[in-house]
Amino acid sequence: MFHGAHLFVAGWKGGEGRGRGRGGFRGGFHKPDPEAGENAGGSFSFNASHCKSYRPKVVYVPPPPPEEESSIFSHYATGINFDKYDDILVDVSGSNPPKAIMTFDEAGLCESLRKNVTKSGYVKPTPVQKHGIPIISAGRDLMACAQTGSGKTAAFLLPILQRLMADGVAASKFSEVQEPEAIIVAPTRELINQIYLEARKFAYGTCVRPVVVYGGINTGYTIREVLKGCNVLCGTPGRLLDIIGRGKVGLSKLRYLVLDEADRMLDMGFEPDMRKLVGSPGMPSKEDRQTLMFSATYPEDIQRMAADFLKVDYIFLAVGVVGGACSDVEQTIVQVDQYSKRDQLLELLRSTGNERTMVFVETKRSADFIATFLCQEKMSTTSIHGDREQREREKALSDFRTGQCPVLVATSVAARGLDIEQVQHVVNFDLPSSIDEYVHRIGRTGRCGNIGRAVSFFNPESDTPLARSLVKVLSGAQQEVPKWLEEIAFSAHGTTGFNPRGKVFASTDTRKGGSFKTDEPPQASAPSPAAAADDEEWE
Ligand SMILES: Nc1ncnc2c1ncn2[C@@H]1O[C@H](COP(=O)(O)OP(=O)(O)OP(=O)(O)O)[C@@H](O)[C@H]1O
Repeated sequence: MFHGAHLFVAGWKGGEGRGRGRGGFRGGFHKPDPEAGENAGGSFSFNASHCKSYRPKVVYVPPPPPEEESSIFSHYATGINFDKYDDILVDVSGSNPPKAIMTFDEAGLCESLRKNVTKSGYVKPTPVQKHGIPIISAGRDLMACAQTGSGKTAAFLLPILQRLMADGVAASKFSEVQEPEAIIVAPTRELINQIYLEARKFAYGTCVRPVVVYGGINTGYTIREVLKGCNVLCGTPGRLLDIIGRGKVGLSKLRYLVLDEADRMLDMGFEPDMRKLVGSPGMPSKEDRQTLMFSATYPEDIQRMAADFLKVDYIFLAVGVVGGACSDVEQTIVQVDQYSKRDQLLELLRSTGNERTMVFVETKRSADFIATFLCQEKMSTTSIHGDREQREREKALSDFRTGQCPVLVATSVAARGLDIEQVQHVVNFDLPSSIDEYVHRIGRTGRCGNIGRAVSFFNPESDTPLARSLVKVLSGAQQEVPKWLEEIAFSAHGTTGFNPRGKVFASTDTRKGGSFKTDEPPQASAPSPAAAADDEEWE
C-alpha cells in the first residue's frame, strides 16, 4: 500500500521557486507569510530573492521526540567490517595537529557524557572520531572528510558537548533571547532532525539543551521550543536565519559553528545563506569562534572557498580518499535503456524480498510515478521528496524506518546523511549527474561496518558524462568495473590521460598546492538543473 494520501497533488506549496534555484524572479503574486519564515527582519523589501509565491500558513507541529531511555539510546549493531576502519589511511595536515586518541577513555569525557556514549553502544572510536575529537578539543578549526556512515556526527558532537558540560553551561528558560554556544547547520530537514536527536541523546541527563529548527513546521512552535532554553541550536539555513532575524537567538555566546555536509552547505545554492549567517549581527568573527566542517566529499573549488570560513591554521583531516565511496557497499552497474528501467526495478525488488531498499530518482514527479507504480505492483512503498508536506515526509521516513514500507522512493533530498537501520540496498533508478551525489546516495547502506549493496541503472543516452568518474569510484572502492562501462568511459573522453585503475582522487589538503591529482575534469559543485528542482525548501 502506498502510505501517503497525496500522490500527484503532493501538498500545494506554490511553485518551484525553491532550493538552490531560488533568487530568480518567477513572477506571480507574493504575499509574505511570517509564519512560513518570510520577511524575517520585519520590514519587507521587494526584491527578487523575496519572490516566492503565496503559501498557506504552516501549522504542522511534529510529534515530540521519544522520552523513554530505551528509545533515546536505541541503536543498531556495528557490522563485521567495523574494525577494518582502523586500516584506512589517515591524512592530517596543518600545523601542530594534536595526537589522536585510541579509546573513548582518552577523550577525557565527563561522567554523564561517557555514560551516554556507552549506552549508545559505542565501544571504541572510529578513525574520524579518534582524530577529530582531540583536534576539536584542542580548540582548532577543522575540515574533515571521512566516508559515509563512519561516525562523523559523534566526532563533532562529543567534543562540543564535553566542553559545554565541563564549563557548566546550562539552558535557561528565563530569557527572551536565547544565546546558544553552538550552531549546527545541515542541508535537509530530516538530516538536521537526526543530528538533533543524536545531540539530545548524548546530552541526556545533563543541563545542556539542544533544540532543532527547520522549515515545514509551525514557526510559533519552533520559537517556543527555542525559548525553553537553547545551548546547541541545530537548523536548516533558512529557518535558522529566520529565527536569528526575529531576534529570538543572539550570537554573542557562540563558540562553535558546525557545517555538516559542508561541501553542500557551501555550494552555490547554500553559500549565500552561509555568508549571511556568518555576517549576522553579533556573530563572532572566525578568529573568535571555532568552525568545523564535515563531509564525505569535498570538490576542490569548495575546499578552497571553505577556507574563507576557517582560521588560517585549520586542520585538514582526510580518512581514506576524499570523495571515495564506502568500500562496504557492493556496487553493481547495470546497463539499461530508459524504457526497461521499470521492469528491471520490479525484478530486482522481487528478488530482494523484504529487504529495506532506497530507490533514488532524479525528479519529484518520477518519485511519485515510481512509487505509484510499485504500489500497483503490490510492493509496500512510500516516497520522500521536496513537494511533499513535512508531515508526509516524516511519516514516509518513519514508515520506512519501522519496516512498514520496506521500499522508499526518494529524490536527492534523502541522499545525504540519513542513518537508517537495516537499509540493505540502494537502487539508483536514475543516476545523478554528479559523482559526489552518487557517493552519498550509495552511502545510505553499508554503514558503521555493515555490508550493503547498491545497484545503479546506467542509461548510456543520459549517463555517459558520469562514466569516467564512476569507473574511478568503483575501482577506488575495489569494485568490479564492467568492461562496457570502461569502454564508454574510454570513448567518451578519448585516450589521453585516462587511466581507470589509477589513483581516484588524491586525499590531500588544497593548501598543499592544489594537489588533487586526478585525470578527470574538476568536479562541478554547481547542481544540475534536475537536482536543483529537488532541493530542500529553505525556510
Ligand atoms: N564509535 C562508534 N561505535 C559504534 N557506532 C557508532 C560509532 N560512531 C558512530 N556510530 C554509529 O554509526 C552510524 C553512522 O554514523 P553517522 O551517521 O555519524 O555517520 P556519518 O559519517 O555522519 O555518515 P554520512 O556521511 O552518511 O553523514 C550511526 O548509527 C552512529 O550512531
